Amino acid sequence: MQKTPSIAYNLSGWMDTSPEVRPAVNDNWQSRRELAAALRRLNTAVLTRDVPTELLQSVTATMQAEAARIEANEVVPGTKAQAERNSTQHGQLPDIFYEINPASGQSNAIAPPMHIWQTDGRVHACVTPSWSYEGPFEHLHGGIIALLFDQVLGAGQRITGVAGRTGTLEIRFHHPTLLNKTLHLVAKVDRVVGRKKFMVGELWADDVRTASCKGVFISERNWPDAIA
Ligand SMILES: CCCCCCCC/C=C\CCCCCCCC(=O)SCCNC(=O)CCNC(=O)[C@H](O)C(C)(C)COP(=O)(O)OP(=O)(O)OC[C@H]1O[C@@H](n2cnc3c(N)ncnc32)[C@H](O)[C@@H]1OP(=O)(O)O
Repeated sequence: MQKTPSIAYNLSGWMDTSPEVRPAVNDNWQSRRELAAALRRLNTAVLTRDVPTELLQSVTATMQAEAARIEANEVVPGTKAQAERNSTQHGQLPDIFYEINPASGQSNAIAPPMHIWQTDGRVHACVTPSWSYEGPFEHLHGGIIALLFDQVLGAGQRITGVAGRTGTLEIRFHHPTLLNKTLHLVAKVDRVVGRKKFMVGELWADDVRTASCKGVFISERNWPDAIA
């Protein structure tokens, strides 16, 4: 028996076709973007400043109170629940994916955020990871590189017309990747075999290819509508 999704899983329009970040769909999402940017700034500042203990304690008290003010509102957890609300405030599924994904979500403070767009049968992305993403001294954490590749290759699957979950990611780290520098990623479909989409991608810092990735993405057996 086929699953019957209660929401439209058509993600067309999810991905940009230009290097410009699109405007937020409404004031609520614009405000979420601004709050996420402030949270990123705070996190990076705390990690990179010699802060007196009293100031840390004071800011913690303020932030706990602010978190409680947000938590006092109705709970709508995750992309699926938000899309099912189908409200003007939350927007449609593509808008929600765009805003809250942990790699590229403009409104997710965890996201660096990376910007992704599709053109000429390839997916491109740019991102400027801050000190918050440090792994080895002054360089980007390898797990964050894996996150970026998963998202870019995962987004690139939509070129095939159907999405799927990550089965395998194989990353080769060629050179250390500097922080606080605009990085570029590019990905394309290598081949499609049955439900398997074989994707390839590269991470570039200026003219140095610092990492490359091969990924296998597998679409579900009985999905009624192509999720693309
Ligand atoms: C359809 C839903 C899509 C939702 C998302 C759409 C949103 C798109 C929107 C916006 C873009 C956002 C981009 C997001 C990017 C991030 C994506 C992630 O992070 S996903 C989370 C991490 N991944 C998991 O949690 C998977 C966990 N694993 C599984 O669920 C299964 O193991 C799965 C689906 C990977 C395979 O399960 P089976 O039951 O369908 O596979 P079998 O029928 O056994 O095999 C089919 C073929 O695939 C090969 N295969 C199976 N598993 C493989 C694997 N892990 N790696 C490589 N090949 C595998 C097999 O050998 C077989 O090949 P042969 O047909 O015989 O040639």
